[in-house]
Amino acid sequence: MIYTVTLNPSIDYIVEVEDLRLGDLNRMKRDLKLPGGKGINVSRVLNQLGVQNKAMGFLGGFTGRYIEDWLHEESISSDFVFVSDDTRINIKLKHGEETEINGVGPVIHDPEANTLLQKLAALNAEDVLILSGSVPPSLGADFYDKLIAVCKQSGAEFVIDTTGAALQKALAYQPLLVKPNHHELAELFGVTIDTREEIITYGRKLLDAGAKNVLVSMAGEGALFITEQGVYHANAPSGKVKNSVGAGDSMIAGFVGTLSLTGDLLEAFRAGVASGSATAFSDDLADREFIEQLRPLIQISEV
Ligand SMILES: Nc1ncnc2c1ncn2[C@@H]1O[C@H](COP(=O)(O)OP(=O)(O)O)[C@@H](O)[C@H]1O
Ligand SMILES: O=P(O)(O)OC[C@H]1O[C@](O)(COP(=O)(O)O)[C@@H](O)[C@@H]1O
Repeated sequence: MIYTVTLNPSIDYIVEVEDLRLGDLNRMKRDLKLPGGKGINVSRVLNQLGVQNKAMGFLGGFTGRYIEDWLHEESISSDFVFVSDDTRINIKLKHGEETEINGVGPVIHDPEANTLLQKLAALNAEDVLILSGSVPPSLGADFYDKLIAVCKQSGAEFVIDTTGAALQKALAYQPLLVKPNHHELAELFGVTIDTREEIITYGRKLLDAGAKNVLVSMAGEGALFITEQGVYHANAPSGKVKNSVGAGDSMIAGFVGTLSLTGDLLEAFRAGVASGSATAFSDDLADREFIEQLRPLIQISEV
């Protein structure tokens, strides 16, 4: 079974304005509220792909209930710890460009944090745990270390999609997959990255540090897949970008879901890119039909 953990879910409030004027009254052209947070997005796309999974993490208040109801409507199994503070609302402003303002997240108290750790102690070696997104500051910067320790004890595999020191520290525990985008990869090493060769050089360092598979996503430029077996590039199909929020999460869902169904790394890579692009070309996350439509358009070549 695949479990996703979202420590800091959100309602993504997507707001479109014609022309943003700071310091002035702006009227919305369109707005949309979606459940968000990286693991929740992964769960929703896994569900589209017909891959059974359970969404876990922390939810709170009216915003938390909104997300739980949405998942229930989509028949996604969930087991969140409820906290007293409200789940955050992240603003995704579309004004020709995409500007994001993400909230800090609720305060999580120690007993609530321990409840999540206890729930995860029931994992077993057949399971995959997907750890995604930022950590609410009240949990402490080492909370992913605690989750990874519980996961390792159970023999389950884990995937981690986060940034900075938390990602760096996780590598030694041999995650099944890490998926930085090329900006996050550069930030991790404190460098600027301009070429595909440089992405491969730094991506390999993640492999050397312990990751079993490394996906580096490059938005409209597709992605690089760096693994012991070789280095591969996949194109992103062309299309009209509607809302790229969640494209990276969709890629993780496509990859992990397809790997769990087929055991084939390159098919997993192809499905990951198709799922990411299908989300970028949709208002909400990708649906199954669109992912299947894009899948044959993804060409993979060995670099
Ligand atoms: N503009 C785009 N055109 C086509 N595909 C896209 C676009 N933006 C994202 N994607 C797809 O989604 C994947 C992940 O997107 P990316 O923006 O790199 O991740 P993240 O959301 O983590 O920053 C890309 O590898 C690509 O397949
Ligand atoms: O936990 P963080 O880093 O604040 O990110 C949360 C945000 O990331 C998202 O999951 C989207 O992530 P991606 O675009 O990287 O796939 C949003 O739904 C959410 O608002």
